[in-house]
Amino acid sequence: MTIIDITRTLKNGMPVWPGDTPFSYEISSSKAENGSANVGRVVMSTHTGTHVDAPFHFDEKGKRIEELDLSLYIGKALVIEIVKKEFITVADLQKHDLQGYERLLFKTGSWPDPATFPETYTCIAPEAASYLAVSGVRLIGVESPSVDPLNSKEMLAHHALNNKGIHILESIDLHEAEPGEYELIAIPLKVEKADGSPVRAVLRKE
Ligand SMILES: Nc1ccccc1C(=O)C[C@H](N)C(=O)O
Ligand SMILES: [Zn+2]
Ligand SMILES: [Zn+2]
Repeated sequence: MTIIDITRTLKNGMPVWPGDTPFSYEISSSKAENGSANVGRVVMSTHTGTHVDAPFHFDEKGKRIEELDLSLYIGKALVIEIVKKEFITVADLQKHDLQGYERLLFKTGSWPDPATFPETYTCIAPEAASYLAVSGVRLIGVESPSVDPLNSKEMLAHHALNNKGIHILESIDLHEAEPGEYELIAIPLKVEKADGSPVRAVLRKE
């Protein structure tokens, strides 16, 4: 059994969405000081590193993170490669056999340098949402920091996907994963009412 870690490393100084909370991990009380244990403190945005969006992120009435069905985040997944695209369209999807896959991960190579936030990245065309839904997809995962462009206020792909019941996993790192079938495990933290959550995302292969 091989495990491929598709999670970005959370570390001080890592790139975050422009203007968002910087990531910080520090020891808030050390064993040297308190005589018993090192205790850390993490300060971060819910959208830093590899994370899932709750629909509440972009929809005031949307589901919160602890309300999401965990079965979305555990199970058979297909990795497909689509490179050098501004938007992934229906035509791109039609080149692949998606039948039988509730989870679909896009290997786009669109965030190659983990140390810098990408200026451009591959997004999902809003029109692709219905095609994905008809194919039976319930979760998509992208290497990009978002399924919509950086400057998007309307977040059209987020809404189109949500309207079709498709959930979103962002900022995965598939550089070690060849296209093909895997088991995905990427479970959000149980944070009450949250709009998103970091996950530890892995692919398992027999
Ligand atoms: N931090 C933000 C601040 C303002 C607007 C968007 C973000 C995002 O993080 C976008 C995100 N990763 C997304 O789910 O598309
Ligand atoms: Zn997000
Ligand atoms: Zn998002």
